[in-house]
Amino acid sequence: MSHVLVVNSGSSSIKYRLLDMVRRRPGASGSVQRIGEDGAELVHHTGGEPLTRSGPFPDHEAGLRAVLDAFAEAGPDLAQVELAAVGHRVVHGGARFSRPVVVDDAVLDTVAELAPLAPLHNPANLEGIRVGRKVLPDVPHVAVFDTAFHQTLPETAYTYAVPDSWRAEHGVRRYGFHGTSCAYVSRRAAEWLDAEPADVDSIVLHLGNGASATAVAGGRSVDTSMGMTPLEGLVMGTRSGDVDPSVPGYLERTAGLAPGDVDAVLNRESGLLALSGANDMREVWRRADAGEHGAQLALDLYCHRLRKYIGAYTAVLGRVDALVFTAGVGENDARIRERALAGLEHLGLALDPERNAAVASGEREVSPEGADTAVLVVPTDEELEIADEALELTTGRGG
Ligand SMILES: Nc1ncnc2c1ncn2[C@@H]1O[C@H](COP(=O)(O)OP(=O)(O)O)[C@@H](O)[C@H]1O
Ligand SMILES: CC(=O)OP(=O)(O)O
Ligand SMILES: [Mg+2]
Repeated sequence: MSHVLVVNSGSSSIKYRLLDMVRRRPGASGSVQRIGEDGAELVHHTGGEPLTRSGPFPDHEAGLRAVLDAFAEAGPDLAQVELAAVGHRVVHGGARFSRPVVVDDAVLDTVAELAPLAPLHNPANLEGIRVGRKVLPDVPHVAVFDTAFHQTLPETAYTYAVPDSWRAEHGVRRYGFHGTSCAYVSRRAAEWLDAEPADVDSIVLHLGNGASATAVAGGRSVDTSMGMTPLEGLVMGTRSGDVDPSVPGYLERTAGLAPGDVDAVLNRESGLLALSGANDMREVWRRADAGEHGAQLALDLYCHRLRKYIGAYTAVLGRVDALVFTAGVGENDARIRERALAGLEHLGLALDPERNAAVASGEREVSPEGADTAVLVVPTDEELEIADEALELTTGRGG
């Protein structure tokens, strides 16, 4: 039982990776993009020339069956690799799940009940699990939750100051997301510092399509910017992050917008997209460099919000051993890192301009030698973390 297949099912894509947990390397990986749309495509990497297949892939089931066909055709042969588990990323696990679980019908029902709290994510995650169990029925399927790592939040960090009935009857509280990534990169940061996770306090900035900041004290999440849903906090690709909670009600009363519409706009048509016309950070930079004011404002706001959360979490932690940048923007965008830390020298935060600007892909330190707070770039690996957790749950053996 040496392999784990990890499935990250999004609204219109399936990303997957088969991991050899003994040699700790990917046996194959790939994605099916634009499921249900024209131009749907599967790309399957095994090390050599990738296998590509064009759709149509009308739904996730067709997509996942095409993935199995790709394994059969280009290898590795799933029948031969002794699959210990299939690990699935599930974004919202509510207060029910503080650890990964083997999926059964009751788990599926709970994930479905939580779907309104992660409307961009849970419905697709659920679909991935349903289809996965159908096409690979003899393997345990494990759900690994983005929220689980944040179940250590203290009551003061997870409570909103709202009536008891909302909290008790409707589960209104902060849950936090990107926990699988945070768990992985904060542990790697401790290793980088040659210390035990229990002895390290860090701030993790996960800057991808969704973006979040998390304060990690001694390996445990103690505050995080995303809230009851993955909408609160930082400015994101299409999500607003923090806005005055009165804005939706105001727009419903004065602009005649329906409640669901406001929510959809804040999730799907806000953030960088609303300000600059693009949600991809590389495109936002292109527009800003061409002199577009909206894109310049988007970048300013993005970095201003980051600086506010860094300041807040420095106050929460008291001492910060490491500030960690991760995910697509955090790992690759030196200019965002520079702007996010500009003016924070008095907090012990500084960058070494050469280290920061160096084009590199692995784990690295971008602060000057001997800085009070080590500023690190740690590429996240949610799939490896999911595989480790799934393997541990199903065989009692970590990777
Ligand atoms: N070289 C780069 N420079 C700046 N931004 C980048 C770079 N590469 C990727 N990104 C940005 O990373 C974001 C996607 O991050 P990623 O972690 O892949 O997201 P997710 O896993 O949430 O889909 C996009 O905004 C993309 O523009
Ligand atoms: C929870 C979340 O925002 O995830 P992602 O960044 O993958 O959208
Ligand atoms: Mg991501």
